[in-house]
Amino acid sequence: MNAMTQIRPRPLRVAIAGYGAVGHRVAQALDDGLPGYELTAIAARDKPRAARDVAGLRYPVPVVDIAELEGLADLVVEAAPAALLAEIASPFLAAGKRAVVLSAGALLEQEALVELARQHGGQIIVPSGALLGLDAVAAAAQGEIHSVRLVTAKPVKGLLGAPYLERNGIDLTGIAGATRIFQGSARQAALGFPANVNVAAALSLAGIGPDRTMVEIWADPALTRNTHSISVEADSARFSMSIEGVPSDNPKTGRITALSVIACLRKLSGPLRVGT
Ligand SMILES: NC(=O)C1=CN([C@@H]2O[C@H](COP(=O)(O)OP(=O)(O)OC[C@H]3O[C@@H](n4cnc5c(N)ncnc54)[C@H](O)[C@@H]3O)[C@@H](O)[C@H]2O)C=CC1
Ligand SMILES: O=C([O-])CC(=O)C(=O)O
Repeated sequence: MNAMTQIRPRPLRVAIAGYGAVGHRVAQALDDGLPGYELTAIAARDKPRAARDVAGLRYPVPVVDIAELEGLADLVVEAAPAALLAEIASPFLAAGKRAVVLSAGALLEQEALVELARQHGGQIIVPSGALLGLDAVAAAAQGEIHSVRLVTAKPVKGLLGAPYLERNGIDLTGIAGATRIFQGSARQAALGFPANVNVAAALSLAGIGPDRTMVEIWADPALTRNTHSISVEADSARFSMSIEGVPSDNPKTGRITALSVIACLRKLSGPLRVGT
C-alpha cells in the first residue's frame, strides 16, 4: 500500500424504525450528512406515504417492514411505538449489532433484550432523549445515590390517550389548573404512560433503577412546553435540573429528542467525546 493511502472506514449503515416525529428528523440529519454514517433503510407503518416523503431525500432509501431492517443495516434507531421495541431491536442485538432505543419505558419490561445483547456482543444505547443530566446521574451512581425524583409537567395534549388515564377514568379535557395525575415509581409511570415519560425510564436506568426512582406527572393547561425536573441526592453531589422542551409535530414528544439521537450518533463515531 502507498504510504499516502488513507484507509477510510466504511460508513456505518443506519436503519430507522418508525418514521414519525423522531424518525423523520433523524432521517433528515443522516441524509444531510453525519460523518461515519449512511442511512440505508426506513420502516414505516404507512409505507406508501413514507416512500413519497423519502423520495424527496438527497439519497432515497428503501421503505420496508421491520423484519427486513437487520439485513440492511449495522445499527437501528428505534423510534416507533413502545409495543414494537422487541421486534425492532432483537434481530440487531442477536447479530451483535447496536440498537439506539427511544422507547426506554418498554425496555424496563424487556430485560431479555439486555441479556440478548450481552450474549451476542450487541449493545442497547438509550440516549438522553428529552431529558438532561443523565451524565451526572450515571456518575453519581458509581458512588451511592440516596434518592432520584422526576417531576414531569406537560400540556394536556401531551398526555391525552395514556393508558393510565383511560384505566382510571381521568378526563383531562376540562381541567382548570395544574393537576397532579400520577405519583409512583418509574416502572409504574412507564407502564401507565408509555408514550409520555420514557424520560423516567431512562433516568432510572442511569441511576438507581425503576423501582426506586420516584416520579410525579402533572397536566397543566397553562403550559406550552414539556417540562422535566430531576433532583438527586447522592454521597458525591446533590443536584437538580430542569428542561423545558418545545413539543415537536407529535405533542407528546419534545423536539430535542431527535436532536439527542443525532448527537448520540456523532458521539459514537467522532474523534472527540464529551460527557460521561
Ligand atoms: N426517550 C425519550 O426521551 C423519548 C422517547 N420518545 C419515544 O420515542 C418513540 C418515537 O417517538 P415519536 O417519533 O414522537 O413517535 P411518533 O408516534 O411520532 O412516531 C412513531 C412512528 O412509528 C410508526 N409505526 C407504527 N407502527 C409501525 C410499524 N409496524 N412499523 C413501522 N413503523 C410503525 C407510526 O406510524 C409513527 O409514524 C416513541 O416510543 C416515544 O414514546 C419520545 C420522546 C422522548
Ligand atoms: O418529549 C418529552 O418531553 C418526553 C417524552 O415524550 C417521553 O419521555 O416519552
